[in-house]
Amino acid sequence: MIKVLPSEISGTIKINPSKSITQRAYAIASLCNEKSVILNPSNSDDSLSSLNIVKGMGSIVERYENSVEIIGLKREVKEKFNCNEAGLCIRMFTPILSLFEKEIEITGKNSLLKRPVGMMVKPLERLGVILETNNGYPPIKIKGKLKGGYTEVDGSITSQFLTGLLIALTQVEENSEIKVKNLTSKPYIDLTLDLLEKTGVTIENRNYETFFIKPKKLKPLNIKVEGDFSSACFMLVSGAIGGKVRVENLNPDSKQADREILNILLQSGCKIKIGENFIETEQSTIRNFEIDVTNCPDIVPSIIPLGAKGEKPSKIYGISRLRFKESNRVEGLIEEFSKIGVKIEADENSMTVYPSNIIGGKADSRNDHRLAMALAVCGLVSKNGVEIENYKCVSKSYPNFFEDLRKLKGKVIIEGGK
Ligand SMILES: O=C(O)C1=C[C@@H](OP(=O)(O)O)[C@@H](O)[C@H](O)C1
Ligand SMILES: C=C(OP(=O)(O)O)C(=O)O
Repeated sequence: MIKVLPSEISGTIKINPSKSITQRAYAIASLCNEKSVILNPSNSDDSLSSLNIVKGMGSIVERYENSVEIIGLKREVKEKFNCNEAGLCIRMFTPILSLFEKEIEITGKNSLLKRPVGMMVKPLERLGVILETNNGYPPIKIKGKLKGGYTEVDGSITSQFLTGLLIALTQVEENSEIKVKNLTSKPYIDLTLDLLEKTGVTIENRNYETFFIKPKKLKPLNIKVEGDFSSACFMLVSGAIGGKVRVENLNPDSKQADREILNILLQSGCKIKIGENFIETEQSTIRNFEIDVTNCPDIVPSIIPLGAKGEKPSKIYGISRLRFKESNRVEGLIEEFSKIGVKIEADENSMTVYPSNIIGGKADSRNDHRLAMALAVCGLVSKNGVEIENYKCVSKSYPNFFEDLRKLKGKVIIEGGK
């Protein structure tokens, strides 16, 4: 158990690197037989899970203090892979592992075993791959080998499979065309296309509805991973409601989906300063906001404390998919945040966050990293502090979250610890 006490926060932190960019970089590097160098990679659990898959595919991987080097040799591929709890990892690597002519099992643990993967079956079947799932959930048995051609993808639950398919189809012999219906989380596809572009691959994207891919030998990837906007959201909101915070290592022009936080903060009337490599927020009177999160679902837990401190109710649209993340985030946000005095209501696809008196108390993260971090931010501006059960899950995306909170003078007490 950890407790976050009411605190006036101030200071500067360097935000941790993006796990979305890191995992894509590892996947792409694993398909290139020259040395790729990835600087400032994320050390989150999810990123490490993806690196493990790459090792299992036979790539040579060298880890240094602040970089990872990968030579993707595709020598001996293992038969069993485990993605732990990383959704991107299982949905991105399934099409990539289909490139091998071998029977492979890919699975995960805990929450990942309850996350849908059935949307990959039909589109891969059209491209010569047989997938067997556990009624639409992991484990997945893959019988390759992937070939190019025409296929159709349903993007209404996740964009992550499309990311993997786009990457994998650069490594077959034939040209490919993918028709995509109802694509959600579109900026994440831009991240994929951007990274592929850096290896010399240009994929034609017609309005996120049709993608044309031509096979190509990839050039090695040499990148420095950007700071993570999804992590930064929690700290920027903390500054806006509870003190003054500067978050460094952020690219204000980033293509990351959760850069949307800037619009939400501006809409809410927050004081924001944007520099070349940092963003700063300062305690402000919060109005309210209205936002559609179809393309940036991860932002939702981080903006709950902002809505709760608003003068009027805030509205969040496009939330239906939050039910398929590490926890059912719709249910978790309503039930756990009500325990500390935050009132939230939801219907099938929208949510209202009411101005609330955040008294504090005890709540459970349900092992969802973003719920744990949002509860912590509420603790800072609560009357009595917030005790968070199952707080260690923050390592899924932001392993040093509580250390950073302390650096910002947040009062954090670990039960039985320091
Ligand atoms: O591609 C990615 O890096 C991600 C895409 C999003 O998933 P969906 O496409 O399932 O919305 C997001 O929620 C996830 O945390 C990371
Ligand atoms: C949903 C998330 O990640 P993933 O889907 O990769 O598990 C997340 O980080 O909030």
